[in-house]
Amino acid sequence: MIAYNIQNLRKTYRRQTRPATDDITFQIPQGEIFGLLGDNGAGKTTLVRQMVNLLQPDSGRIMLFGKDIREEPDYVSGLVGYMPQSGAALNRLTVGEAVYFTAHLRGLSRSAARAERDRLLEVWRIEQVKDKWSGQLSGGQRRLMQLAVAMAGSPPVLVVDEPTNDLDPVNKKHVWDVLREWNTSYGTTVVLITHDAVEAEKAIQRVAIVRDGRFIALGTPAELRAGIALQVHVELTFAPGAQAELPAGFEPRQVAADTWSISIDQGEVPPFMAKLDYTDVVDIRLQSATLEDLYLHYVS
Ligand SMILES: Nc1ncnc2c1ncn2[C@@H]1O[C@H](COP(=O)(O)OP(=O)(O)OP(=O)(O)O)[C@@H](O)[C@H]1O
Repeated sequence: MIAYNIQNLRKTYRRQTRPATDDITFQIPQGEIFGLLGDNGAGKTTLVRQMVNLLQPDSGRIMLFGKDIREEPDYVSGLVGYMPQSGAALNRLTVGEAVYFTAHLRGLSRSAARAERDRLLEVWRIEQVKDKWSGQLSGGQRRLMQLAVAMAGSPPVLVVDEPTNDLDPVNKKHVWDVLREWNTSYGTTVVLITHDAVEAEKAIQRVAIVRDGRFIALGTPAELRAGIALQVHVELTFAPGAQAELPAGFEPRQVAADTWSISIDQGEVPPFMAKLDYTDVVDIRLQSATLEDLYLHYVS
């Protein structure tokens, strides 16, 4: 089943000459974690705001589970939990109320909505701010509350705009873990925007790289990697204090006291390994291009 089927989407803001989304066509199957990467101003937020029916395209069509999202005003809000990049809309509610009312509006009975609220505050570890006004939260607590609100009532689709912004490293990791867990346990389709390519790689199944309102690459990280000759990173760790003996003709970078990193073309890996003196080598790590390398390749 296709969750989103998007055809020829175009949007130019008023008084702008360049389109913010420029003839975008793609599909997202149900149950996929789909990532949008791109530089600032590329058009990612414009695209997802159209996908959640908060912004009207100039032309093109957005089908959600086979139905045009413009046909019924409440169609998207019943199926999609949206977390905007920023938003003050919930300021007049407490954290608990925001989650409870959203769950109730998405069809849960009062008692089920109360249970859902308690479950989500626990998932996002924000039980201690349940009775605070959302306008009084720290940036990170606010982000966690917004995630809880987006997930209230377990909508089949989540659209989250920079979910890890404002979060400390522990909570950042927690966000990726929860999104993956939701996707695995409930088959939730997740569409996310992120600048956190290193962490996103662990969760994202397919990615689009956006530039100037267009997709300049679309596929699984493995497919994108196969399309370009990117380098392999070889990391070598030597015994403490040992003299690092590296084959001539390569340009190693020292990344820690006894650790050196070399970036080489894939074809050069076997000759490099053959020439290497292993006497003092205690660890070798090979890593193919990361999502971040791919992103940098495409946008630069
Ligand atoms: N309300 C608006 N009116 C006019 N132009 C806008 C408006 N919102 C966005 N834009 C422009 O549209 C383009 C795309 O913006 P958008 O917010 O979609 O980018 P983005 O990829 O989400 O960027 P970021 O990573 O910085 O959040 C930018 O050039 C931006 O200046």
